[in-house]
Amino acid sequence: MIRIHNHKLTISKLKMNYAYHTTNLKNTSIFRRGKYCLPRTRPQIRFSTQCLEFSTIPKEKTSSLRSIAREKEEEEVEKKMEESNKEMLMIQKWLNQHNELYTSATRHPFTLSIRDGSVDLSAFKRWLGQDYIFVRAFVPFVASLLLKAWKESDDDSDIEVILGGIAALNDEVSWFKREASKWSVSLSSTVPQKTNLEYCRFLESLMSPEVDYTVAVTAFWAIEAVYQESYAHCLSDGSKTPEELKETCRRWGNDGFGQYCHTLQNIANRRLEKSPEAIISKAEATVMRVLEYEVEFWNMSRGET
Ligand SMILES: Cc1ncc(CN)c(N)n1
Repeated sequence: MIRIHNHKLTISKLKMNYAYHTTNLKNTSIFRRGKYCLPRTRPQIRFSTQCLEFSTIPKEKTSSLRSIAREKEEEEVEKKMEESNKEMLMIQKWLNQHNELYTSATRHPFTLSIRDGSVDLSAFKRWLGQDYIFVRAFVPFVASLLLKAWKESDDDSDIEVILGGIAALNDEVSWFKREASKWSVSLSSTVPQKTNLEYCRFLESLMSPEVDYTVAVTAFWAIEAVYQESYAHCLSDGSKTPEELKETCRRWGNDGFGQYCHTLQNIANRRLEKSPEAIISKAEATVMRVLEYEVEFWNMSRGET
């Protein structure tokens, strides 16, 4: 005996009913499965207390039913993704949405060539000279961010984090000078290239008091995060980074710098969560622009622009 929705049925009763309806079953998939097999999924069996009735669906209809089921399944997956998206923090959401651009910046052929040891040393020297110029323009940007944090932040600890960033940049400037002398790169005679000038001009635009603290701190996170991800990758398992370039990679790829970037990301996410849609959109567009500039900066280092 089988029990379907509390209706007790004997197998023989089902067989009888089935046999009775076989003439109407010729065009259905159940017919092909054998005379006495019980219907599985395709035929619908309606049971009522009064009568027991097989209702079959013509074969051509099963495929449209299948596509309806598939659509429903897809809708449910989409709904679940939307729900988990709502829980996801803003930056993670953007990184998922713009993964291709983010990967172009953090897995660029320039840093990949450092990782696999094939790097052209003249490209590395070009990068060194140009990045020194960039970092000098980066300092006033971070100083302007400190001012914004002091005026606008809802959390006092932001100021300490940014101040720590400025202190690290002070070390970085000294490091560039030492490294440049090690590689015989003359910093005083290095001329900023067009791409670098444009990126520095972009930084300058972000220093304006018109630019919201949330937008600026999110840009700051993105700028630091690209270097952290790129150089950490040059040190991760399987890398063949030449010994003489490892110190450069450690400068941004070390765990402490990773933790610092994570803190910046938390600040940015906290601010974004409380921001109106207009600010969120501006911050997103700014991050995309930063990623594009970072890609162009690596391209320039390879001598492509
Ligand atoms: C171009 C660029 N982007 C980011 C960083 C990391 N401060 C840097 N030094 N230079």
